[in-house]
Amino acid sequence: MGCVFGREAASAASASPRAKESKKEGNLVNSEVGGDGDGVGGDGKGGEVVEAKERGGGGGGEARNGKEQKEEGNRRRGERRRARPNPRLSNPPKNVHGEQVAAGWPPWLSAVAGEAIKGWTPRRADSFEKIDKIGQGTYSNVYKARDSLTGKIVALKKVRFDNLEPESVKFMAREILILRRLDHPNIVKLEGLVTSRMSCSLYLVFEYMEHDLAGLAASPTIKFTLPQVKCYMNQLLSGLEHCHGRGVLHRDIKGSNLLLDNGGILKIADFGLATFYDPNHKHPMTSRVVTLWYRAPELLLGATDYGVGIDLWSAGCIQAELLAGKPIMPGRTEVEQLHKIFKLCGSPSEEYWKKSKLPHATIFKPQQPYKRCISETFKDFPPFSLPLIETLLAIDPAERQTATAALNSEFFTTKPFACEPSSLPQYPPSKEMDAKLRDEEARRLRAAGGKANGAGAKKSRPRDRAPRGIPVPEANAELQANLDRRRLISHANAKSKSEKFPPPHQDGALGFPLGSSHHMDPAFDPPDVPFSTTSFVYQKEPIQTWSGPLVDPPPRQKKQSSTTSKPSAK
Ligand SMILES: Nc1ncnc2c1ncn2[C@@H]1O[C@H](COP(=O)(O)OP(=O)(O)OP(=O)(O)O)[C@@H](O)[C@H]1O
Repeated sequence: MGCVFGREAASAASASPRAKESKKEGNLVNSEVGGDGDGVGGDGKGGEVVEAKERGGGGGGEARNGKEQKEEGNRRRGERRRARPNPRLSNPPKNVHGEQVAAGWPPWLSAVAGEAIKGWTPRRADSFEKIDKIGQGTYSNVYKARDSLTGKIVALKKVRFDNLEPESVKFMAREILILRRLDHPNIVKLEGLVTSRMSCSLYLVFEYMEHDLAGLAASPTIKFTLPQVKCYMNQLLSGLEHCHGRGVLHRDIKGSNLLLDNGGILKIADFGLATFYDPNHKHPMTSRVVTLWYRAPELLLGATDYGVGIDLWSAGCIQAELLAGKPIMPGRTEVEQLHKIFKLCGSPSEEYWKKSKLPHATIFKPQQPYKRCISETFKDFPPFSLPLIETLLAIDPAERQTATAALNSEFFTTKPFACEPSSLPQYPPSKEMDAKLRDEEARRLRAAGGKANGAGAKKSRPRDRAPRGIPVPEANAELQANLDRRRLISHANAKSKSEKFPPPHQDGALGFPLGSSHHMDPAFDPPDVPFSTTSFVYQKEPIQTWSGPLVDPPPRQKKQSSTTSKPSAK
């Protein structure tokens, strides 16, 4: 995989054969940013890293993390001291750093993420014309833009940094490295990077995708057919098969990270939480990953030696969600999430409690075991969907199958078969963000109507409040980590004004702390919504989103740039 822009960096790195690089990447397994030997400017002895740390007042590996991850960071730092750093995983030597800067990379990026940018040349911001803001992540804003050189429409993901704090740069570097390792039709392709020597910001350039699965699923007018569900699941599992085969765990599979183009092609996106792993050389990883509704039980129970099963659990949640018409386990806290899992999938067997030795087992083990009731709950699901859901939602990850086995299951080999992606209907652009905006607007209108009509206004029942596809903010993966990162993010990007980048985004508050209580009360039984109905309250009126120039747009677009933004925290 290379840079589509065709210009290889005039660095020594570019001279290295790609095979050599892949071999090197093969050594990046088990990396967590801030961990040992992550190859993302980790703990190599390169002077650049030291220099960057001194400059940025560098935090430790736990800068992004909450207390739990801090402890993990301490543990791993201890291990790091024992382990001899692998020189092949260090940042490029000083001469390569110099060459990368000469090729147009900013020094702060080359210093910390030399490996991630190796062999590439940055694109200039003024070679893109920003069209619209299309998405907002925890640490990024995503824009639709036109590549002025090719005319192609692309998605620009602007990563927010705090004063170029090395830890947050390393996060982004890991995402880039992983994206460069992957090359599959069902995985979003990183086409290049936009920055410049004097810039303090970085944009990741992706092929543009019109929809995401959460947005489509939340649309009141869209009802998926069985061949369509099979088609999406087939593509999701094929993408996961590729990731897992390349030693990558995604760790945040959910509808809003499954992008769809107008040809019905599904691509896994957002590798911000992904990590390299090697099942033969297990290494502790953080359990604070995956958005709550899609988080596997072993993660909620504190596992740090998990594997591909965590992505397959999320895939099982998505399969059931697509067939049920709404999320199947929308927990609000970790405790509630685990309780929902136990109620549906049964609590772990005695044998599993014993063998797994999960850190939170003692506090979360229910006094009375819960019986598994997937088949009863989803009795109306089409034939052969249940056996696959049963295995993907196995409590014991060892019983969860691989993506390859799932692809060979009867769900896919029996009629009606998955349809061809190209035969799928063409939908108007829909993103999770659009659904959120529709939801917000609907709420605003209801509130306005309520005021106007006084007590006569109809109150929506909780069940009417769009139960699907839109994870509550506090359900976001690595919430504490993301909050920490947000705190780290200042307005350093303002320095890039000369490049006419959009103004730094005003971040809203993200939500509430996760799982303040870790005690599972067996008497606590949160109200569940039956799986038979789907009700949405989204308004269909188009809602204007913020639009402004990345470079000065032609006059017809200047009009749009006066509209105001309506951010929605993810
Ligand atoms: N290639 C793309 N084409 C179109 N839209 C995209 C593309 N990539 C991302 N988006 C939109 O932007 C949103 C945010 O992107 P992404 O999930 O990568 O950001 P993030 O900051 O990593 O988010 P998170 O908070 O989930 O970690 C997505 O949900 C999607 O709607």
